[in-house]
Amino acid sequence: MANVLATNGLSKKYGALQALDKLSINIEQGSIYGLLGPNGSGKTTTLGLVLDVLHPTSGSFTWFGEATGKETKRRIGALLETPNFYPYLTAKRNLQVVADIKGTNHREIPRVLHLVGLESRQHTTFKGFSLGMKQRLALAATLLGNPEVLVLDEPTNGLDPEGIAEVRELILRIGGEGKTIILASHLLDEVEKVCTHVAVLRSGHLKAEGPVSAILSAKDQVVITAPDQQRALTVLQQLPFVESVRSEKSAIALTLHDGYNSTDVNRAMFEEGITLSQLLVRRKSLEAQFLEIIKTES
Ligand SMILES: Nc1ncnc2c1ncn2[C@@H]1O[C@H](COP(=O)(O)OP(=O)(O)OP(=O)(O)O)[C@@H](O)[C@H]1O
Repeated sequence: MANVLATNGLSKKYGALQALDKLSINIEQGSIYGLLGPNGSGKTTTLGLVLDVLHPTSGSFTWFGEATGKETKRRIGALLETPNFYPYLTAKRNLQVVADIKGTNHREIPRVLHLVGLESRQHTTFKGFSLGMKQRLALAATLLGNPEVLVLDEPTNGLDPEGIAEVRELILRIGGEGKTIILASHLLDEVEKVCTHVAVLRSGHLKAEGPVSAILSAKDQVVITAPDQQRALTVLQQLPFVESVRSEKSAIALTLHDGYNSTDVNRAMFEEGITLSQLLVRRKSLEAQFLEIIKTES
């Protein structure tokens, strides 16, 4: 898959505050990539940097393998905050205004209205729209010019549950059309439901990155303790059915590939001459998994 965005040691300081610290990520074409982190973790700063709204303190990035220029910018649509539409103009008329500002053809308007599901409401004035419809219209405006990439900052912020569901469904639909979507969110379940890939940020540091299924899986963990923890760790790292191994204070936590369970661990360790002093299965919520990621010291 082609790389859409690559950042290389991207850093931003505001005075003494390190808002982003050496961020290196690669975003592949066709992915829905979530930047996930609590407030103040550096998500908006990251988007501002790659959209050329902010200047990095150090580091660099490329779009489509090139430095940003007029041509690359044309391929990117961004929605960083809810745009101001004219309340007394219809949806269609508002999009005409945006198209004129962007210099795109009015002929695109029916296509984007259809894509966001507002075709039947195109003659309704903006002020009569629900919050979800307003955000869908904002996405329609972003889609004018047919950008290959959409960059969205907290796209469901301030919406009611119905609006949230509408916008999430729309993001999935746009992603399904092959566009790459980069979205910042502080909502774990949003990223889990919508994104294919995730980068977890805390205090400007990248804590984890990869496919959502690998990073945010709420898989059960097998937790063991053994008299010789170091040797147990070495053996576990070599077992083919062990997916991940992490050393905790006085125990070792592991996840297993599908189809295996704690009995397999016990048997394999026994065969290596290791008798476990404790073996238990820890069922984790997604939230617990996430908190663990962001608490890990880097
Ligand atoms: N213009 C600025 N001047 C000084 N500090 C800033 C500025 N913009 C952001 N910050 C600080 O940088 C850190 C990262 O902020 P950023 O907005 O990137 O985080 P975020 O993850 O997007 O959080 P939020 O969702 O709250 O916006 C925060 O501590 C924030 O207070």
